Amino acid sequence: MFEKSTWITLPRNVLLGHGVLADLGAALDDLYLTGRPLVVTSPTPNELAGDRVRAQLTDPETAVVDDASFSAVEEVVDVAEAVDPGYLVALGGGKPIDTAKMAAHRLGVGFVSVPTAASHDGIVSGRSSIPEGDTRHSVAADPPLAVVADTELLADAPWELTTAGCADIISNYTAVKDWRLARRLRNVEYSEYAGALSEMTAELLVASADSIKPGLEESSWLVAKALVSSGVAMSIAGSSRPASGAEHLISHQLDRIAPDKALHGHQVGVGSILTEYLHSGEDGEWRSIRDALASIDAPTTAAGLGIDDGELIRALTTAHEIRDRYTILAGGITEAAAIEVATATDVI
Ligand SMILES: NC(=O)C1=CN([C@@H]2O[C@H](COP(=O)(O)OP(=O)(O)OC[C@H]3O[C@@H](n4cnc5c(N)ncnc54)[C@H](O)[C@@H]3O)[C@@H](O)[C@H]2O)C=CC1
Ligand SMILES: O=C(CO)COP(=O)(O)O
Ligand SMILES: [Zn+2]
Repeated sequence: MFEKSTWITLPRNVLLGHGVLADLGAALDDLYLTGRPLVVTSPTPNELAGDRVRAQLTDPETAVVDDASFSAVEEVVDVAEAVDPGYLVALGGGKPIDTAKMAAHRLGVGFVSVPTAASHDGIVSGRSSIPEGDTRHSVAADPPLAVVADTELLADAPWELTTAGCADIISNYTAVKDWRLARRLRNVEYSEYAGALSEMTAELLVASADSIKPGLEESSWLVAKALVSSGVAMSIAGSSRPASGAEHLISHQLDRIAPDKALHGHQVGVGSILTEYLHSGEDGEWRSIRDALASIDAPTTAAGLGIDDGELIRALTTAHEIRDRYTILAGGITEAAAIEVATATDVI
């Protein structure tokens, strides 16, 4: 008897392009949302775009969070208790969007995603990436009801935020390799559609690398489209597997060992060079990944990330401990092996 089934939740409206922030109100009307809006943001995005967002909302309240954490989610829930919001508006980079995503899930309301940086592919995904102690949760939530990604706003953000978004997409190559490996060795559920979409997204982005240059709004357009596509792959999969493998485990560990030194996207990019080498050795695709990163100005070395070689090696040897996700790192690699891979790829 055939018993397979799937439930895919996707945003209803995706507004992407020049000046679409002005259409936020129309996008909300189209969703028939009721009740007060609660804007969840972090300090810089609030300063940059908070007023333009609030001007299109009826009687908005704002919660400013500094981080993506369970306590930040509680802060939002506390504000929500007084406001009783009908929906949330997530404004900013990956951290406030992840916080709002999880808070919306807790509160049982929808949210709308308004990214101020093309720095990560959580803009559309239905997961929140939240650290807790020695571990890092990929928490199931709902994807946004709508996404309003204004390329004018994204292009005004510091260039390194856009290159971080590119690197988060380039890391899909190794994430999908890890996912396939986990299917072969651990019988992990794998989606051909989500895997293919994730890989294709990375390929299309790399093929456009020549057009991804600072000061060009078209760069934000190309990167934001890829971020949406990668987020859809995660929604199809019902997990972050299409976009998060061992390179992400290394990055999550770096967040603990060397906090706030580099952007998420840049860390996963460097992680991807290392894990591609582990997958396929000297003759594999690690040079292509490194060159793709370099071509869009993303770091390719520990020094480029602003972290010490020792910190990088510690992250590489302990990354497998952070989450129960089978990857090329399996039960861990030795310090000697870590030094060899990092040296062979010129990461240290
Ligand atoms: N849930 C998911 O599927 C995913 C979640 N993530 C998570 O997202 C986070 C990384 O995202 P980021 O955006 O790098 O973090 P972030 O939200 O901390 O933003 C990075 C920095 O950029 C600043 N910023 C944002 N927009 C700006 C603008 N227009 N102008 C000037 N500065 C601006 C912020 O104030 C912050 O200092 C990590 O926590 C990561 O785990 C990343 C990918 C996928
Ligand atoms: O960053 C992600 C995809 O780019 C997802 O993060 P997790 O590794 O926490 O699932
Ligand atoms: Zn990521």
